[in-house]
Amino acid sequence: EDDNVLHIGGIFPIRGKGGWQGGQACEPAVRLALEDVNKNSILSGYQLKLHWNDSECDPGLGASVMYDLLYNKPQKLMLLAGCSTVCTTVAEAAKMWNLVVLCYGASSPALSDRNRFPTLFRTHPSATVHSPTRITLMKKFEWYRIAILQQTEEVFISTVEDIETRCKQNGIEIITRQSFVSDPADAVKNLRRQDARIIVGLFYVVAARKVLCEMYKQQLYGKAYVWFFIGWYKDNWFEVNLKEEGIKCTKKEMRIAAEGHITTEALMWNQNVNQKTISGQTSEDFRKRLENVLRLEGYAIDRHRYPEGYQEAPLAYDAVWAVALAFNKTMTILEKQGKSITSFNYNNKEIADHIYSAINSTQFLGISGWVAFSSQGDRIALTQIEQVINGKYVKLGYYDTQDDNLTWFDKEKWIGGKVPQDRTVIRRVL
Ligand SMILES: CC1(C)CO[C@@H](CC(=O)O)CN1
Repeated sequence: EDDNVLHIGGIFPIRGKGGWQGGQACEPAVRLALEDVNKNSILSGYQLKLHWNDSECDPGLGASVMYDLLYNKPQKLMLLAGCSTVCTTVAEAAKMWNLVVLCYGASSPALSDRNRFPTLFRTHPSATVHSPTRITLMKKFEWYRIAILQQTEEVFISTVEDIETRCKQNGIEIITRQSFVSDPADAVKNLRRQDARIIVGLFYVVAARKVLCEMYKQQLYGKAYVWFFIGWYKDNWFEVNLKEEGIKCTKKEMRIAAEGHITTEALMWNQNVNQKTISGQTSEDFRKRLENVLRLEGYAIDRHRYPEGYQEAPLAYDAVWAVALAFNKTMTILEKQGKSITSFNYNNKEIADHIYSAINSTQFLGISGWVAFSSQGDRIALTQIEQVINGKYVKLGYYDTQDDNLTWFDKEKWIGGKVPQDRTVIRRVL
């Protein structure tokens, strides 16, 4: 084995359809991080080298990529992976090889389970990171009677369970929970029947367009309603692909239905764009470097044809820095004991435990903001709240779950000129 090189494995979703092909931008971001880590000799004399292959966001293919990486030399010290389904499979198996798995693109709440995934860490926040933000907004506007509309996908099912728990803890009543597989018409009708006014919508973007058109047709929009949508759809999501997806509403109708809705999303780019991060570059510097690399790969960035994973690229970049910092910590500790990290092998639990506890306590300012992990390996992240005002997303504020702090810009606009009520208010005529 070539000395002075620490080898890691990587599994990226590049080709294929279905799921998330975010490896398209995340693998180039990892390349930039390796360049920076090795240039800054973070690993005092050692170089970090990545061996990777494409999972297509398919768990079976991801498993075979993992086996290839493990059964072929050189030996790897840990694994990077993306896509919730692939991370579930890889993280569940990797513990048998005493390997830490760091997921840069996995949002499923199911992954926050130390029993099933004892060596999993994520720089990508869990989808449950939205829940405290939504609850905080409901309390701010005194909405204590809400409804939920969700697509029946695992990530949304476990997210709803988290919302239900938090609603109970905060005295917020969920009057109905409607779900649909692909056609939301009946579910939307049931919302109207139950006089739902404040609705949390959990679905992928193709289903979101169907819901929006149903809302228009059944008039579940406008001044009496507040819809919470997920914030990581593209900004103009409600005006595109209408014909291709058989949406029976015009652009104008979709805009009318979309007006005023609120979104929550985890922040993946450090908002202080001129703040120098641990690598010495700002998130703006990183954006420019990444876009140059992506142009060289043939993506038409200037015509806003970004590859999948562009949004999550900082999470992949920061994952490599987390690994490098953790390895550096581990090497320092082992050297004091006259041992070396290169004596790690898949059966050596002792060194694996050092790597685990090093990453567990790693914290730093990355391109994606402050990077730190919870006891379940989850990314601790800020969320951003936006509202569609005159057809465009406007930033309403940020929320920090750690210290329950809401930064609010007082920019919200209500179609009826006042905060919508969470129920029909019967005026008593005296
Ligand atoms: C915000 C999003 C799009 C959520 O899904 C993640 C992929 C996954 O969880 O499989 C990637 N980032």
